[in-house]
Amino acid sequence: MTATSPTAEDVRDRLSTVVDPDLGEDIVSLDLVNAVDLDHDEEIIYLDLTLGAPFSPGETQIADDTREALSDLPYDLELSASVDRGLDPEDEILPHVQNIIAVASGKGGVGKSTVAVNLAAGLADMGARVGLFDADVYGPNVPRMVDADERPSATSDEQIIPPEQFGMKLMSMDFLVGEDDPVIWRGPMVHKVLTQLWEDVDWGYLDYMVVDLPPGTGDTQLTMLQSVPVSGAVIVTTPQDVAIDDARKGLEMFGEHETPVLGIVENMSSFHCPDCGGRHDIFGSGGGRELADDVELPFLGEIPLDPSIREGGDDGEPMVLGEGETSEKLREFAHTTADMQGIVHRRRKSGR
Ligand SMILES: Nc1ncnc2c1ncn2[C@@H]1O[C@H](COP(=O)(O)OP(=O)(O)OP(=O)(O)O)[C@@H](O)[C@H]1O
Repeated sequence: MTATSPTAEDVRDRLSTVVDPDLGEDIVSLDLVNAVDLDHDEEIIYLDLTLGAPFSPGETQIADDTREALSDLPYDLELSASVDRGLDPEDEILPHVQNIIAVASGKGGVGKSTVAVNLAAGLADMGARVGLFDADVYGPNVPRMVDADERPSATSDEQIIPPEQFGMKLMSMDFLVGEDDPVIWRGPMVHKVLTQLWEDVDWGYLDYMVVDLPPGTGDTQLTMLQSVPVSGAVIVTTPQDVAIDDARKGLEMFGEHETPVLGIVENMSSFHCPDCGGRHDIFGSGGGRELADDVELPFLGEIPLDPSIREGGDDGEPMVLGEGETSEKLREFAHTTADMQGIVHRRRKSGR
């Protein structure tokens, strides 16, 4: 250490100029600085921040601003991120999965699987390591939506290796039972199979696991909420009143299990007619945003009713990866959702 070597105090002073773009205060006041260590021999600053949503725009900005704020110091920066999830590592089923985002709807057919697939593909496209778990035991359709014809394989120690598509690791009940085999599931069976799928699949390290839940508030949802630490739920609705009412019930279920809800997304918002160029609100409009306002939750976006979404779903290319307005809306939704997951973690740490 020399007279010009920086101190931890110098680092903290500079960090107090870095403002969290979502919480609106600096990261030191928000208590997001977990540790500052200086290695004077190697001239490295080791800095650990409470950032938990990799590749989210908000956290990427915080990391960039942090690098900028420390750039006048003569040491290199080693930046790491960690979130205390309040869980004992021994008790965790999925210790290497950072975020588990459950996509839920109160009502069937509102486009929950479509939203789950596009969210997962959108996060993977941002650069994140992603798993997509189709827990819709009653109607698993994710493999078709992402054109997965490869099946899982098994290792010698009986771990299941999930196939990958569009940079996502996939698991679905459909791989195990086949889309055409009708399976009658009773509650305990659902519990057993789902628990096994969590534990026996070799997911590796994941930034996000997106789970497509079956519609409603039944056994699968309960099993999920009881057995894995869901870090955030996304509620899908259409603008119709009945769908909105059912979305409320879904919200209540998450509330009872103290699961953070990241927000509400409205699917099939309006139809942009390719022939007449007009906009038609087939299922009404604005219901999702009104619900979000009413229950004081973030609104995650509006996804238009667009025939190419169904075609994409049928051909296996998630629309979020394409060009055009609907693809852009889906990307915005994926960004906003990732941001909300980060905000949930940072709020918990900062108490804001
Ligand atoms: N925004 C949209 N525009 C056009 N078609 C859509 C849109 N969203 C979903 N769809 C289509 O509607 C159908 C139902 O969607 P999806 O399977 O995602 O719904 P779900 O809520 O998961 O259904 P389930 O209750 O069966 O699980 C699919 O054919 C899908 O391609």
